[in-house]
Amino acid sequence: MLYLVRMDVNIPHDLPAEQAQEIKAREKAYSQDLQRDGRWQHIWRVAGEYANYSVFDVESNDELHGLLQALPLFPYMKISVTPLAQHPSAIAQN
Ligand SMILES: O=C(O)C[C@H]1C=CC(=O)O1
Repeated sequence: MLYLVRMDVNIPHDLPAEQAQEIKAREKAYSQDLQRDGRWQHIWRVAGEYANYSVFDVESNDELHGLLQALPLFPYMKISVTPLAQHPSAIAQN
């Protein structure tokens, strides 16, 4: 199942810079592991915003929720999820 996910990141200004860097490093490693195993298929920066659009390919709502909840930046994110279905005019099937 495919999901379009938007993540808006809002790290509090009073979080020590060193701690923020450590969380971002863990986030990057976690994200890249999921990209390598194919479940995090795309990640795009929203131009001009500390936000991304991502596409996940997972088995269920519960699997997606588990992956998102485990993001190191999860406590500092607003996340919106859009389930994707096949478009009848698409020439490529996913
Ligand atoms: O920078 C972001 O958009 C937030 C987050 C999502 C993956 C990652 O490495 O960082």
